[in-house]
Amino acid sequence: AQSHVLWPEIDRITAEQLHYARQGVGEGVWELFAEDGEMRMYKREEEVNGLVVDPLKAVHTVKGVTGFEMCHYFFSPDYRLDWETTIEQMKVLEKVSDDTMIFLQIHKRVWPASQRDALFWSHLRQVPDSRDPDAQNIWIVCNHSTEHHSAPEKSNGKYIREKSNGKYIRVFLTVALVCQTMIEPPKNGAQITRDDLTCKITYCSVVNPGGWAPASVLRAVYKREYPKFLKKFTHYVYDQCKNKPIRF
Ligand SMILES: O=S(=O)(CCO)c1ccc(-c2ccc(C3CCCC3)c([C@@H]3C[C@@H]3c3ccccn3)c2)cc1
Repeated sequence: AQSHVLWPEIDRITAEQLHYARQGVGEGVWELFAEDGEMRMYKREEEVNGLVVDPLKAVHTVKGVTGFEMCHYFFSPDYRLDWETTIEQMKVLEKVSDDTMIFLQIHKRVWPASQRDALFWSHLRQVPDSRDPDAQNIWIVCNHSTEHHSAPEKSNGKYIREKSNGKYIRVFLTVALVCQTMIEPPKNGAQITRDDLTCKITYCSVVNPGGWAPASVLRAVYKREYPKFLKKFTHYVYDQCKNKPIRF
């Protein structure tokens, strides 16, 4: 992927998102708005040009899967429709490399807002941990909005296009899923099993709705959809992996 025109941006945004994901939620600005077992979801209330863009940060711990497995199922287009219940269509516009793709997703309409689509590059990468050089166990998937010749977003200068080629308001998003595998080595030197694995997840998301929608509606959608999404996704990955050999 190093040769692709997007590579410098992919490299920069992925590094930025890794740093951002590692920042704690301790500093007062984050508001805890949902808890479910080990999952904690935080948000900041922010508006850009009167549009709600509330940044989200979720932390979660899932036993029995590795960070690679969690990121693999999040990145791969083959499984997305199994766990993403809010998209109507998904298309890979370009396969940049084995670890980088460009997606176009049409999201289900959220009444009374107009229907949205999302066009973004998605990049999967293993991250050497600067603090712990032999921790080869951190993986990240970063999704970030981009342009693409086969899905022009502009017509008459706005972000609205005619229904014929999909009249959707285009959201602008930056998302990062950072997963670290923790291994509790079995006492008796036995082989590692899934019972010895824990995956520590940090999910960060900023979605700009791209066009006006009532703040109250968007905040209700965010509050409802994010916990549902992360819970469904993590349970899906656990179920997909539980009877398969471990992949680090
Ligand atoms: O993590 S991902 O990369 C996984 C790949 O799909 C991703 C997650 C979420 C979105 C997303 C796109 C549109 C919208 C809204 C904006 C106005 C009307 C629709 C939302 C709002 C936040 C709420 C939401 C949260 C989670 C899931 C779906 N809905 C989210 C896109 C990508």
